[in-house]
Amino acid sequence: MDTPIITARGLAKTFTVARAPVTAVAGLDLDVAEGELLAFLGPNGAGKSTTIKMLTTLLPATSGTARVAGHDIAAERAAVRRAIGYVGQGDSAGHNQRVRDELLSQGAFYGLSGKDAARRAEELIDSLDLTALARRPVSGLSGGQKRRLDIALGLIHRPRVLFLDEPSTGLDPQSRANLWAHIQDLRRSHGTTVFLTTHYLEEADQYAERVLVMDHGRVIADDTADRLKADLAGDTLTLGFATSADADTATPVVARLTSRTPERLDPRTLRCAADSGPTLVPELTRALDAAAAPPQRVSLREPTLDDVFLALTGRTLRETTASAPTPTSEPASVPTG
Ligand SMILES: Nc1ncnc2c1ncn2[C@@H]1O[C@H](COP(=O)(O)OP(=O)(O)OP(=O)(O)O)[C@@H](O)[C@H]1O
Repeated sequence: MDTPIITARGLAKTFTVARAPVTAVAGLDLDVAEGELLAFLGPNGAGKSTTIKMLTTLLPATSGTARVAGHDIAAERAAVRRAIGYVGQGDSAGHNQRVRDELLSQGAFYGLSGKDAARRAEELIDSLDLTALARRPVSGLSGGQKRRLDIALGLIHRPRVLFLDEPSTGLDPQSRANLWAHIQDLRRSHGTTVFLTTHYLEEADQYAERVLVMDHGRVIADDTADRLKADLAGDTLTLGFATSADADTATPVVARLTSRTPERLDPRTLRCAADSGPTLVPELTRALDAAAAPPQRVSLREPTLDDVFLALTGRTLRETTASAPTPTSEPASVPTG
């Protein structure tokens, strides 16, 4: 990798809650290449927001170091802030200014000329669907509308690195699509690096070049979505039979060819994980025909990032975000890098 735009070594944060230490981030080593879009996934409380807050200089690290766009996050906070855009989870836009004026003020804050700020504000108003709201006071916007404005504010100065902490939460599908079109455009035209946390796994799958999974303050997987899915989840094979006797006959055949014990979904249906599903299916069908237990139905489902998450943490991301996590188990040990 050329000189990374973000590097972190042993970056850690411990909070003290009721005099007891709470380790939010337990020593992060990270290199992010310029222009990369990296998705940071993990259950509630995994340490994602704390990592972003340290990298954006909003929170001091307890130990470790990091550089963003060539600047040290502790010694050169102002330079880091000029190089980055940050859109946090809360509504940062809460002033009494009108939407367009809020964007112009933010542009001025980042040193844009009046003309450049106005042009940029119009672009963002248009692409984030804020046109009808441009003259409205910020204080009267709905949660989703404020979210779109927050994102526009984070983008006004065309930052080299954009940190987005759950940017699409609260947006309707149309605004999500607009937001992603804008982010992709920004990357194409300016090579912007994007560091994203999201609970929408489809977004990570579709847009991220690299996926990091964090749990209990540690990175437990770091790879492309495709490789994580191939290495950790595999395909799911479901076979339907005419009779339960056929399913009985088929069970050892399926076990032999997949090297796994199939699960009995109902008396006539077997399901199991399968590596290289597309090559396995013809071979399995021939073997089942030869055993006089031909399947009536064969389906192969490709893995999703949620399957990866389940393999890594023992929970689906939907389960972990539905309620606060109870850290009962040690994180799975998966090599990262
Ligand atoms: N200001 C704080 N004071 C005390 N503890 C904190 C503070 N901020 C975060 N924590 C704790 O640090 C841990 C990591 O929290 P963090 O917000 O970074 O997780 P997260 O992965 O971003 O979760 P979410 O998906 O819910 O946003 C949690 O146990 C949280 O309770």
